[in-house]
Amino acid sequence: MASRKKYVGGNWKMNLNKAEAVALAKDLATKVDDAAPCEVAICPPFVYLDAISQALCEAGNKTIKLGAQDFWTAGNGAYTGEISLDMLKDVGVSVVLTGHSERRHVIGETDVLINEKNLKALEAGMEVIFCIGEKLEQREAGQTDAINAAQMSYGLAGVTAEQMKNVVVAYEPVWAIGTGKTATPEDAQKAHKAIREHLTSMFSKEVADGVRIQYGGSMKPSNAGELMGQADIDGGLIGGAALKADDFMGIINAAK
Ligand SMILES: O=C[C@H](O)COP(=O)(O)O
Repeated sequence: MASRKKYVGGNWKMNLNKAEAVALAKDLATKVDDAAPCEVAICPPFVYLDAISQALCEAGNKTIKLGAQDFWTAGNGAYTGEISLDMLKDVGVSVVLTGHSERRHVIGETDVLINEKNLKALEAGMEVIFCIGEKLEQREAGQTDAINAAQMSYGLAGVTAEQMKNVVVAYEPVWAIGTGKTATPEDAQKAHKAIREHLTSMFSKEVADGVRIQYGGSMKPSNAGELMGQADIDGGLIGGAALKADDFMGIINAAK
């Protein structure tokens, strides 16, 4: 079996004020060191990225990658309200989230736009954490694997095998996000295994075996170890529990 370094990401969503966000980043920078058992990224709100980038630098951070929760696909220009990949790079961002269920189902992003975002971000040399996952009614209808497969087929269309080295897939069952309900480790593993099989059919076994597949949805220190202990669960994408340094560190430390 391929050996994949585990990867824990913190998606801060639209939370915290500036002082809280910078303090959390500084706190994490002192706690996450080169000996961290996994790769780590944090994705703060846009308006705090620059300050957090500076704070991480001042704290001597070498381990935590800075991520953005979204971006626009065009180069700089007349796109009122949007943020370009160049702007993100300029403030030290090297990771972007795409396809998050809140952007799919609350903001209304389509598979076509998500595919464009994946292609543009990869062309720009960003690492992409590409989120997929089924809604509750789809799960109850037995469609989990088909929904995940469709979201991958659309979202990763045109992505090359070489570019897949910069893609992390985050499986986030929508019904588990922010609800306190977590997929059982067995159910999550089943979905992750099917995701890897679909990646094999889209690319190759070699490519699929190298892709980290994070689980997201109410992951916390108390369930992280068992979830990440499954063969195809290579880390987590964390929402609520990423907002407190101790909880986030508990998850990082469970990624052995
Ligand atoms: O991006 C993170 C996920 O949506 C998980 O959020 P959560 O840990 O609050 O359930």
